[in-house]
Amino acid sequence: MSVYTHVTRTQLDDFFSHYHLGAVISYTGIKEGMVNSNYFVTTTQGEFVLTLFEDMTDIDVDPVVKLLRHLADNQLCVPCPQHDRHGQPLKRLNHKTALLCQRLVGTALITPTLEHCTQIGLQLAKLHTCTQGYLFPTQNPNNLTSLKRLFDSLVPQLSNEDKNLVDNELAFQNQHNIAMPMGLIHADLFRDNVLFESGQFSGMLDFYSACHGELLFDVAIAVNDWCCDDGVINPEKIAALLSAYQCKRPLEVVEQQRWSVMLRRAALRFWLARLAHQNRARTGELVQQKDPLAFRRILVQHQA
Ligand SMILES: Nc1ncnc2c1ncn2[C@@H]1O[C@H](COP(=O)(O)OP(=O)(O)OP(=O)(O)O)[C@@H](O)[C@H]1O
Ligand SMILES: N[C@@H](CCO)C(=O)O
Repeated sequence: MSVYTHVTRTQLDDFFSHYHLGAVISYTGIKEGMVNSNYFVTTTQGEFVLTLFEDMTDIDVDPVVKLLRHLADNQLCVPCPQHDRHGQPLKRLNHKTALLCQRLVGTALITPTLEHCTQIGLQLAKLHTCTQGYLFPTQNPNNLTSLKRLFDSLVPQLSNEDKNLVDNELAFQNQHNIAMPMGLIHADLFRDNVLFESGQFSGMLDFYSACHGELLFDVAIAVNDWCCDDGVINPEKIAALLSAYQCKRPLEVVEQQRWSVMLRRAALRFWLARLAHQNRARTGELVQQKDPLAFRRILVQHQA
């Protein structure tokens, strides 16, 4: 997260008066993340995370709230949405849709080990298996048509070399675009969306990109972030994550055949998305940008 929307102490006191969660003791903006504004809030009854959605409306967030409940019911460590005195999870604050969740223990890792990658493979497989048959209303917005559209919007700022690279990659992706096993995907399982406490997985966060999509795309997104050391792919970590994943959900033959295609697609998606995010740079108190070129380098390694 970042903090784009400022919340005053008075606003927060008023906001919490609509819940049975105690009185606010302190609060602080969270600098991690890029999309929404987030605050840690300590009250007399516990620790919470307040999210103000910068672009999403109640209609967009509501399915995520329901999903979080489903996952919590299935023993996944995810933040539990809190309800106000009338049983409503979503409220308005500073003209934004606002959600309060319980704060989970643990911190995000900067340098994951093989063991951490193993745990991520297992947790991702748990997510995919416990949502089999779960109907999530949003289709994956990052299909090849939207990637092409995004690319077209970025063309003016790309070098000829990068234009060719993306053009060729899109052509490659189109040639290998066949039906794959689908389901609920997190779609953003980066290191900063997972917590570990004393070496053990303690929480999966940020389901705001969740959608119905190709399960293998989700695995590829996670691998590109968890299994690269300073931008260099670590095959041992990939093997650890994949083998743990397959203990719970073995890949189908069609997925095994398309593995490198998906790794490339996931890298392309985040390279382009980070470029677009830079263009839309908003002002705020704590604003985080991530390096688009990191994913260009990952894409080129997967192509080799
Ligand atoms: N329930 C929670 N418990 C503990 N920490 C949390 C919780 N929710 C969020 N955080 C912290 O806030 C950070 C940012 O949250 P999140 O990733 O949801 O924000 P975002 O703006 O949607 O980010 P992104 O750019 O990844 O989409 C996390 O990395 C984590 O450190
Ligand atoms: N996790 C994404 C940002 C949110 O989609 C990235 O690192 O580019």
